[in-house]
Amino acid sequence: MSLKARFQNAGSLFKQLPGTFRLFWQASPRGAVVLGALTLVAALLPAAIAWVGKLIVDSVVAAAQGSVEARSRVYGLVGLEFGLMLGSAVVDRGLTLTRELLRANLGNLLNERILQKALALELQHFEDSATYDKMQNARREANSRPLSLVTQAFSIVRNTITLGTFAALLVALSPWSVVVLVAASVPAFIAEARLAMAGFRLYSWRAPEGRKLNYLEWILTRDSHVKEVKLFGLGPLVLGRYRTLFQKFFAEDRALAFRRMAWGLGLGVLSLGAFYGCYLLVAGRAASGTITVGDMVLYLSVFRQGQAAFQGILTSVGSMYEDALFMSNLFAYLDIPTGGEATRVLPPLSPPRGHDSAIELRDVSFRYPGKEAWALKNVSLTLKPGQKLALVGENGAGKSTLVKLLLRLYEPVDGDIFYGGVNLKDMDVEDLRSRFGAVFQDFVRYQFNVAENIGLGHVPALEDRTRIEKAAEEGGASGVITALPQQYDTMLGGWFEKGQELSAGQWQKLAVARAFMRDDAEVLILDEPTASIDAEAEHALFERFQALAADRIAIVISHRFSTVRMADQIAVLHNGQVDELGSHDELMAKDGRYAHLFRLQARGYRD
Ligand SMILES: Nc1ncnc2c1ncn2[C@@H]1O[C@H](COP(=O)(O)OP(=O)(O)OP(=O)(O)O)[C@@H](O)[C@H]1O
Repeated sequence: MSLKARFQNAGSLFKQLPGTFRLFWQASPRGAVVLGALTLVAALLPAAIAWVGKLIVDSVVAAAQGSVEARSRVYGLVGLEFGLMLGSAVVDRGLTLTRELLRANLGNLLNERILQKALALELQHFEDSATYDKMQNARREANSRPLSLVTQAFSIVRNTITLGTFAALLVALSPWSVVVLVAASVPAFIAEARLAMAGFRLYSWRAPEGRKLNYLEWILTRDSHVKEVKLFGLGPLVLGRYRTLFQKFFAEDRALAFRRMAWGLGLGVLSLGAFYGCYLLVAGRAASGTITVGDMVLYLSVFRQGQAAFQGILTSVGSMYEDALFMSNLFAYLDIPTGGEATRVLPPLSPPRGHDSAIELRDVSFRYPGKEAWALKNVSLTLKPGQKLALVGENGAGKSTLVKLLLRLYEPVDGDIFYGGVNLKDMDVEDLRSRFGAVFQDFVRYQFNVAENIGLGHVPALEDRTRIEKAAEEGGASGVITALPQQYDTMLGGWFEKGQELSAGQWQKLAVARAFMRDDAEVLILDEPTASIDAEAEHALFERFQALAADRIAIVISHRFSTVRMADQIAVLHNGQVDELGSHDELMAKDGRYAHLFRLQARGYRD
């Protein structure tokens, strides 16, 4: 991005205000009204207090000169000022309380929107790093940034009103001093706004490097990384990179802080000079009796507080840049279009359930969004009801991609997939997915108890212990479970207290059992389900699998040929294309890629 574009980008960030205020209003209309009303009162009080202060001084001077009436007025006025100060303290507390309550409301509303959006996103969004970053950033600061933006905006309004009332008081006293003081403040305002913008640009420029810093920190503090960090001695290297980045950040921050200091000092001297010039004028007029001593005191207090209000506005402008950057990221995330899973026809078509349905891929090609290379190219395959298909091929051949297309986690770029004669695009995705049972290569280790780890495969049966035990039996997990201290009630994983850690193979057995929870599934998909399971367990699993999946379609991805050979049909994928297709015997007879790979592995076992 060019400098100019960045500048415009930063300027346009203030466009986030209306959207933020809308959210704020939705979070709590009553809170918004209370905050607005309290802000208005808080904005008007300082001028009233300063004015009463002036009246007190004038009355004291008059009383000292012998006026009895003035003496009694002094008491009344001091009482009034006390009342106003009390009011001011109450309003300030009220503002803090309202903000605290709004923080909870607004944070909650936003977190829920962020999570709802996450549910609506498709797999491609999660696999796209830019979108993923947006979501993580949105989550990280949802509790603080929006409220801060609103608070700063209110604070600018409050300080501007206060300044306006002060100016009105001063105009009556000396119109020229108002002009001089405003003129002396303008350079400070411009300089601060520019420096805040520079700070903001620095912040947004280095956002990617900031993420790198977080990542380095993450490597050194995660349980999942500690073995490699220790074995490869990565500590000094990672820490060194962390330090270098940090020092770069620090150098930039320091330079900006010095610039801020120099400008602040220079312009501060200018406005101080203007102030004392006007002070001289006002003091001279008070000495000559043109204005009262109370007027002079009013001038002093209004000006000092006016400076604080002005400084408050500058600070708010600075932090609003950062808050608005966050909001633009949040709105961009919430606006990601997610219509990809909608059906083409209404009502969606649905092949009869509980019926064996054939699956057909017709000339399917696919490449990942933003990628040049084809992950699948002109793939045609037919799976008859009850058939077992094994997908084999080297890493990156396209096996998992094919499964993603079947589950409509992605759409083919060319060609079509049919389920029971219906184009997948015309089916409701939830209907489609509910017909599949699957164990993915990167299955999830839920940090819940054993029963839940299995029951999650079919949420309506989460409490059905008999069905869970049956699934555990079918998935080959019951042996593992019996050995656990509280069997099905054992908490798993290392995240929470009393969690029991399992071996990779034991976790995998639970994942298989989870897939078996869907006993009405019409298709079973096992994406390398045996990678961590020992040979004996694998054999047992497949025998059970053959029996259980007898009348269903099953798709198995495996690198173990002892497993693969059991399938009715084997598809050898190579560079996204079906290189060979047939039964084990047919492919062995063909003596091509499959036969070569099979013999290679068999020799490995024999040696
Ligand atoms: N999310 C993704 N975004 C972009 N490209 C991807 C993505 N996932 C996979 N690919 C690419 O698509 C191709 C096919 O990958 P796929 O995961 O289907 O291979 P696979 O046959 O399952 O491999 P493995 O045996 O290693 O699991 C690879 O070239 C890979 O780099």
